[in-house]
Amino acid sequence: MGSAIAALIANSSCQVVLLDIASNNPNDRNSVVKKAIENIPKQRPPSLSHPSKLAFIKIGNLKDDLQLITECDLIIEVIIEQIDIKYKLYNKIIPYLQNDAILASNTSTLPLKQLKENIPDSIKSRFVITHFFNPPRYMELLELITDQAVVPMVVDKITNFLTINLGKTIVKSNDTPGFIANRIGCYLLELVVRTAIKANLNPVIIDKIFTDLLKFPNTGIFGLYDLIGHDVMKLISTSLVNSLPMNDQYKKIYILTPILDKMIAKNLIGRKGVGGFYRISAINKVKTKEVINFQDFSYTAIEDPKVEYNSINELLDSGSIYGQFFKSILVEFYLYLTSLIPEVTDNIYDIDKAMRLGYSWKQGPFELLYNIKDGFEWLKKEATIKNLPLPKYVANNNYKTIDSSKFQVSRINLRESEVLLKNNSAQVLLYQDRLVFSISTKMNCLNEEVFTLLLEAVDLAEQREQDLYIVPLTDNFSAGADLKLVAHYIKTNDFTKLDRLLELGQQAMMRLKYSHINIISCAVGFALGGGCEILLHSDFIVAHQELNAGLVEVSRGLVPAFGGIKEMFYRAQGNKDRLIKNIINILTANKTSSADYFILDYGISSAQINMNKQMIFLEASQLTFPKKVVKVDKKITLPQISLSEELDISQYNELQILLLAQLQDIIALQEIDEQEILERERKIFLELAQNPKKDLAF
Ligand SMILES: CCCCCCC[C@H](O)CC(=O)SCCNC(=O)CCNC(=O)[C@H](O)C(C)(C)COP(=O)([O-])OP(=O)([O-])OC[C@H]1O[C@@H](n2cnc3c(N)ncnc32)[C@H](O)[C@@H]1OP(=O)([O-])[O-]
Repeated sequence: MGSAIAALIANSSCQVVLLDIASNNPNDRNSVVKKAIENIPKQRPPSLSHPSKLAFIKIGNLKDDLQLITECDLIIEVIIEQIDIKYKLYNKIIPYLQNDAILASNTSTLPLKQLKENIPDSIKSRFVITHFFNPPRYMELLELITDQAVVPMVVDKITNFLTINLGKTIVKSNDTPGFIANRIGCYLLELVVRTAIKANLNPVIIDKIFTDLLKFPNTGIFGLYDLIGHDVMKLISTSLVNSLPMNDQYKKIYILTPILDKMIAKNLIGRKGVGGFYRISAINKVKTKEVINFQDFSYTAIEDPKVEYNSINELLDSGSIYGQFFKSILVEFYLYLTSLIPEVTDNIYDIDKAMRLGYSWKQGPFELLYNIKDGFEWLKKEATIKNLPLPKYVANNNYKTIDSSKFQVSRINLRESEVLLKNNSAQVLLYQDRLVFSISTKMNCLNEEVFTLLLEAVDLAEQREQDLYIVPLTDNFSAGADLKLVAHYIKTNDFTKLDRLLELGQQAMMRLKYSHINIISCAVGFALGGGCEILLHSDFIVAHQELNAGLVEVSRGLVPAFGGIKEMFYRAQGNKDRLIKNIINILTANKTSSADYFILDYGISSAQINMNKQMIFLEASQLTFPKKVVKVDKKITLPQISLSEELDISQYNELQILLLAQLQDIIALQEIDEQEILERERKIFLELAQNPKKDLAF
């Protein structure tokens, strides 16, 4: 993961040095690291937020280029989990460390105590473990392990860098094997996989129950085992088992499972092997997901299994084979989990956070137990029936002090704010003297109430002579117009209401653009369709690097009609190449995969990239903006181009060609004002709505 961590640092526009072993090739001692660099753009999911970020990475080898370490404030070691090899490397690099440089290991299994055994005292005070999760660009969790020797200034410095520059959420763990997330996550994986194989149960049904009833990520348990790789799981679990105390339950559930060993021998190690528990095959040219038969390692196509229970409680009460299996593994899992308190951490909310951010669970394990049966009382009862000893945490009733409101803390915490205006879909808040508009619909979708309150918010901001911040209180800026509403209007032929809504949306966008106060949008997650249009009408955007934004309407059989088309013409400012690029954005429903791409593809000139989405509003509120100069000239000059000559129209579908013709008609006008394009947008939208080119059911 070394090159992927280097890419993450480069994404934040920090200079980074990537050192790898020196190659034996005397003509090119950097060939190993060059290969690593060449592979970065090929990594999936992509490690780089934009190819240009590669320029932030300087390369070298660990024989000739150690001098480069003297330029570094932080050195992260990411090599094989073998203590003697790590020691050798530390001995090599320590002479080159600056006096205040921090040394960190990305080990996932070796304790800090052991890593520090042969390290000079002067380094011990600035040597920590920074445990990134894979893929480092996307996983928000970072486990930080320090000890008494590490001075507070070092902890502050590295915390700031990891949080602000790299956008990580830090969970502090005690120096115990596997720390928090892997100790718990890998335990559950091994427990489920090994017990299920022994009982000859079907992975497909087990995964379906995990995803449907326990709300685990789509991979489920067997799918995640495949994703991590059976070989890697073996390395992690073996290393964990070797470092855990004799009586640790992990050793007991890590039972000999010949089927798993045979799978490794056959290279059935998951996604990077020839198969795993699952594989994707082309059957009659159709991509088909198959599941392994443990008897002969053949594969069978999966038919979507139906889970006949509506909730996990129903399943546990059912007495069925799978009901009994889940009861047994959940009891074992929770007894192990609670036995880790306070050894691993005494903060149960940190455990939940680690599992949500490191393993993508929708709920952490403690929150989950609240939703299974009557939580700890159920666990106690089941353990007693099975005559299993209760960990102190459960036996002493410590769980009774749990505050369930602390399980999921709002991403951008504006809890202390005063509500100034509110309706069912949005609110205007006063937070530390900043005026904030936030949407509260599902996925922050846009509807009449959102626009009505947005207009009122701008009025209020103008009266108070205050800038207005548009801030999502959840993980997404906005998924655009409420498509369910659009589909409803179309289905009921209510085009008058649809047009009214379009007009209201356009009015709100123009109000954002031409109000005399600054509109600052904090863009995180998805900003699609109408969500993107709000960004295009804002004066300044603070954009989280992982922003997914774009005018995606064409992919839904619609066209941008809240000023998206108008802005694409406006922003070209008479420049032919820019106009073509902007038109391609609309036609191809260009959804960008990072803020870097959004800024370039959509020609955004007033933006700042932020790496930590939880801090986005804080960063925005610390910026100062000059008094807005309201533009008066609303005329747009149109460069005379023929779209059919400039673009390869053979690749476009019926909707795209129809839209191209409409856009060409606009270009033919040579000059147009914004209001006129808005009217045309509405007309095109309504024409399409009356004769949709795609099923709008959503
Ligand atoms: C109002 C009339 C005005 C018309 C004027 C339009 C003009 C404008 O220019 C056009 C638009 O904005 S066109 C719009 C352009 N925008 C788009 O085309 C984006 C459409 N959305 C998507 O592509 C995906 O939802 C995401 C990629 C955003 C998230 O994927 P993910 O993370 O896998 O999550 P998930 O599971 O997919 O969704 C979670 C829940 O949210 C729900 N929901 C989501 N978006 C909704 C919407 N717009 N609407 C309603 N609901 C929407 C979704 O149904 C689900 O509900 P459930 O009850 O829990 O099942």
